[in-house]
Amino acid sequence: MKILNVDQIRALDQSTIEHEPIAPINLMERAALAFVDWFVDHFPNTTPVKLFCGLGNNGGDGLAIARLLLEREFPIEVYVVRYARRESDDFMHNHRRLKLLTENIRYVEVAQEIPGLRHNELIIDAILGSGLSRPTEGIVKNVIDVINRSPATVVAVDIASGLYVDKPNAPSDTIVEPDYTITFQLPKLAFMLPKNSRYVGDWHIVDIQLHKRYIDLAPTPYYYTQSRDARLLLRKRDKFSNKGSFGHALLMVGSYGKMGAAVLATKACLRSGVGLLTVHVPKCGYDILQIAVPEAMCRPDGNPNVLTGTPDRGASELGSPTPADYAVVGIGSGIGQAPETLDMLKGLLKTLKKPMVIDADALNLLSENRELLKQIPPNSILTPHPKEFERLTQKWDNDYQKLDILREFAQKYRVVVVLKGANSAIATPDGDIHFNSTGNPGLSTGGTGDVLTGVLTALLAQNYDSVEAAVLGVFAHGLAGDRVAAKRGQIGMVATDIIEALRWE
Ligand SMILES: NC(=O)C1=CN([C@@H]2O[C@H](COP(=O)(O)OP(=O)(O)OC[C@H]3O[C@@H](n4cnc5c(N)ncnc54)[C@H](O)[C@@H]3O)[C@@H](O)[C@H]2O)[C@@H](O)CC1
Ligand SMILES: [K+]
Repeated sequence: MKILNVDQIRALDQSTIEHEPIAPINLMERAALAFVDWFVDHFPNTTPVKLFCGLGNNGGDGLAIARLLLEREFPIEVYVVRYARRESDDFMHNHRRLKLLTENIRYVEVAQEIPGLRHNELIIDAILGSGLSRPTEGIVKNVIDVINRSPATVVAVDIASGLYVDKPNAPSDTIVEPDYTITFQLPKLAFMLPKNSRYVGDWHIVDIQLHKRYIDLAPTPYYYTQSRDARLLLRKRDKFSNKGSFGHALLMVGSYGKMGAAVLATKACLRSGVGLLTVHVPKCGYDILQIAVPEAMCRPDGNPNVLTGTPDRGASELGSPTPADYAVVGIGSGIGQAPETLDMLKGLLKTLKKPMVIDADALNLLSENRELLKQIPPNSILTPHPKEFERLTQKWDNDYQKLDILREFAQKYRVVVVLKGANSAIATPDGDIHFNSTGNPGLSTGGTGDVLTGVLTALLAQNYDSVEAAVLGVFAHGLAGDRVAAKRGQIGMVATDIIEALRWE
């Protein structure tokens, strides 16, 4: 699903009006109805509602919503925040219609006119929407402060008042902090960014049938991966396939004391459809890996504790191929940062041409030796968490700048970067960014990153293109986390649960 910028959202509105065609006031009615459909599904009509609206079209939506909720017998009070002298045409139209139903419309121009808010009430925020053009001030700011201090449940129409759709707010800005945001048609870029989470709450999209062709043709670097997008990427297995059809992957993982990371990556790789898997571990990890994961072949390193890349003598007599002979190499989970391991990484980067998966300590080694970055095989997938990415690049002032740094890095080195976190952001060598929709805070626990490395390595081995592998793998990994959360909750979740919950059909 695409994420459009604020100018495109406005143009999409116009395009719908012209091409459907539909009168603007009827489009507003459709938006209000979609909001109300969601609302009545979630709250009983015995709940007292206080609705705050502004004077533009977000306020117009609010007035239409108020009328529709009155018709559904919600006890509702409407407060028009009169911050200016001019109302939009559709606001005026809905104002006249609402007045026919109720006299209960109040105007708030000064702080004394702001009503008290109680915990058992619902607040609907329709003060400002995507038309926000400057920080909130005066009476708007006063009302927002009261809403944010109140214990009531807050539902924002389209976007929280005071939050920009696609550009950074100043830390001093006053913005509604809703429990829910019900947004029209498309997700907004602001919703994807970690620092905005309190200005978004639990958000849902409602379909208001805006012009599909406009959306299809609109250029954008931003995408949001939902279940149907992921399903389109997933390939079915051919009836006549064999284990050779799904690639032979090599994982280079583990060190003394960190063999758990190696086992997790290995198991996840096997649970993600790889044909064959060889795991290169330091000699101390040989028994551990062979016992923990009998499905994997094991190539012990000559070094007892860390990876050097040189197979143990016995293993080399097996005639094992070199890393370049495998369909893909996944490296990083639990490898530590020993000088020998750095030398191994340098050697790999010199010889490997196919995309690799690079994670954890392999990324930390790269950030200590940035001159190696340009040697990463094109279309490799890097999976840093924000701290690792900061070490690879620089500090950022806000989440929008972080996205710019992310995009520039992926383009410069021609790699796919999975920046992990809520709504993991996947940057492609072409400059696109795909935000993931699955996952939950239960995933913030040791080992889940190793699981992702295994998943991505398996997908590359099966010949998925790197962007597809990253988008699909991150989605499936998060979805597995959501399954675990539904079954046993977020807090008790461990990485092994994620592996067990992976599903590919
Ligand atoms: N664009 C679309 O696709 C649709 C938009 N609709 C609604 O229309 C909204 C956008 O409406 P508008 O463009 O009228 O904009 P708003 O209702 O967000 O804002 C109204 C006006 O307030 C002024 N303003 C901006 N920042 C302000 C501030 N900080 N303090 C005081 N005044 C400020 C601006 O002049 C702006 O035009 C959407 O959020 C949505 O609720 C829906 O009705 C249907 C579809
Ligand atoms: K709003």
